Amino acid sequence: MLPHGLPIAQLQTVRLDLLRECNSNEAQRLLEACQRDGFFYLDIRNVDVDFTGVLDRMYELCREIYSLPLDDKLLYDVDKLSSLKLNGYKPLGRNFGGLPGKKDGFETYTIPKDGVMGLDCQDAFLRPPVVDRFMDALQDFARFISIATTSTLNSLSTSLELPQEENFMTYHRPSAASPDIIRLLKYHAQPLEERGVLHTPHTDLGSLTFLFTRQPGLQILAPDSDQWTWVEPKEGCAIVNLGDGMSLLTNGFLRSCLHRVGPLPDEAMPTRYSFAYLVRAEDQTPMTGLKCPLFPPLDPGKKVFTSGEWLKQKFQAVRLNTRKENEDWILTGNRDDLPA
Ligand SMILES: O=C(O)CCC(=O)C(=O)O
Ligand SMILES: [Fe+2]
Repeated sequence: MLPHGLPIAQLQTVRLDLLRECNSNEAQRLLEACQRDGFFYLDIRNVDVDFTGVLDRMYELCREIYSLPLDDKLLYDVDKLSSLKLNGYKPLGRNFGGLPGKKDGFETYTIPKDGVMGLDCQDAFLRPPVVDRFMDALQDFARFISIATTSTLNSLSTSLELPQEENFMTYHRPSAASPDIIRLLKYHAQPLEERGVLHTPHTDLGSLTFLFTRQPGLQILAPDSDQWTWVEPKEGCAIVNLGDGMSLLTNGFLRSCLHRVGPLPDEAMPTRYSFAYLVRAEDQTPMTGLKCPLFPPLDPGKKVFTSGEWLKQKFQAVRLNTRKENEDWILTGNRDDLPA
């Protein structure tokens, strides 16, 4: 529980079971959350698949991976294994962040969906033996998120009356190869006197992020707000946010939302684990507004990137050593007036 007196993000809770039944009130609340906040809780209880055991296994996997010796993890360095950073380990401090030296304060381990699900001949992806021991859980996790993604994107496509032949699902087909990833995170503890934001404020680059954590620390800056608010973890719910992908596919009608992770006021940052499934559009998707009279027109001079190109750009801006000055808009989706 977050301590009393902190500003808490007032997010909608959307029920997955009702979305799957095409309940119109639930669909409407989802649409509003995506237009206003770019963040919502997805209540994943009451669906016919029991998901709690899978989440417990995923938390176990996080702990086991991060307890490997550093040299073992570095054998799978993400910057060496894959140009799109779809597989492998990022050590502490390699990204731009809010700690001394402009460094980040977290490790990540990324696992590719195509590898886990055996798509695009990726099943032999390089990985430490511990990943194999959890392969069943990873597959169940990916399958469950695919159900949640399909329900969410179908519901939004219907609410926005997108044409059947080109809606959000056209570019997020459940059994197609895609740059989706599962990302395990470990934030490192900091002493009270060295408080700082471990994670630079950013919007996610893909379409939807399904985040799981049992510990506080996540803050959001809602699109029309100038105050950071804290996101309270809720048992039985995924914290879902829209990335730049959904904003680009709707010319900004749906919002991606800035977020970051840091210590609670007056407290030292504890070790914190989270994991997320990042849904991204298939590589060749043109990242521009789909056909919908509600979406604002696109500035005709604006270059349209494919999803693959967009991923590459954002990664360069994240890394401390490839980041160029004045590239913060890529991280923050154009907001440069960030409050402390
Ligand atoms: O750990 C968290 O709460 C947030 C993680 C996050 O923002 C990300 O992985 O993009
Ligand atoms: Fe994020």
